[in-house]
Amino acid sequence: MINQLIANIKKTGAPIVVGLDPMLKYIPEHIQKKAFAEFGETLEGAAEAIWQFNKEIVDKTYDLIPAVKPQIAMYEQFGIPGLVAFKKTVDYCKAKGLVVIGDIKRGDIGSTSSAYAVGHIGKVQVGSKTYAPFDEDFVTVNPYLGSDGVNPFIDVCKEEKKGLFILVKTSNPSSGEFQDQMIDGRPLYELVGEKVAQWGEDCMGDEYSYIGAVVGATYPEMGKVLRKVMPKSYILVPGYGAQGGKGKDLVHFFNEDGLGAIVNSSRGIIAAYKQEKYANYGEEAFADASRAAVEDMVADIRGALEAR
Ligand SMILES: O=C(O)c1cc(=O)[nH]c(=O)n1[C@@H]1O[C@H](COP(=O)(O)O)[C@@H](O)[C@H]1O
Repeated sequence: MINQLIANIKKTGAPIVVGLDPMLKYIPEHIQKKAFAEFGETLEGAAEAIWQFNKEIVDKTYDLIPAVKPQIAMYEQFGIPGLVAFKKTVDYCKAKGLVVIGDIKRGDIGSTSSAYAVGHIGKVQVGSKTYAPFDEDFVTVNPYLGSDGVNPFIDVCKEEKKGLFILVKTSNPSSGEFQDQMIDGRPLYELVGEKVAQWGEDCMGDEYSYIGAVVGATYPEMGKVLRKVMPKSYILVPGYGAQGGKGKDLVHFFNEDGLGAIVNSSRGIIAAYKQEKYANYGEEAFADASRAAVEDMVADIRGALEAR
């Protein structure tokens, strides 16, 4: 899957991911009204609204982008109907040729991690039959339970040719509370980065490992160090746009080959129509505003890379 991700990035020239994090407050009135007319103000109604919203954004952007990252919490909050909308979104995006990064941030003791891995990127056995329940291409993993929490995900990746993005340094304001703690003179996130590089060594695709890392756009200096610590790991970089990250902050997340990083924006793309900059599109044309926001994001990042 890392090979397909890189092929998609090269084809589109866009090292970005659109984060499909559909909260109801971002969904235009006309979509909500239609869904509620059919299903009532129910969990099913909410799930229908987020599915229709996603579908329109994907239809308007898929030719410009290599990948999407649905954040499962935004679906799970609507219970079982929400999870059905998550799965429909995964399948739809894959059918459009997009790589799907399931943002599930799992990680637990070995047997439980194994079940998460099987459910999201692997196959589950039911009697004589096997099923791929969610079937994303990559998932995000929290490594802070240690190797026995991560290894089951790596095992499934090896079997299924899928991939991981492991949290190393997260974008949120209090990420330093634990992640920046010094251990023998080095910050914890750097030690975790080193471990990601080790895990990735025997999981190589053609150019990069399929064991990647997550490093927030909001910490560019740390990104610069981590790029060197994990030279063969792809870095998923969230925090662009709504959290303040800009193209010029991100150049050091990339290797000299122009590869090695993929930048996520969720609210900045899917709720672009709510920003003053794209207000002229109006609510009805929200997905056209998303397309314009994708074009602007790609131009911003490419411009910064070309200027370095
Ligand atoms: O793993 C992630 O994707 C992630 C890691 C991190 O450090 N920070 C972070 O914001 N994210 C996710 O990236 C998305 C960011 O959304 P926006 O701030 O709306 O672009 C959300 O889905 C977060 O859960």
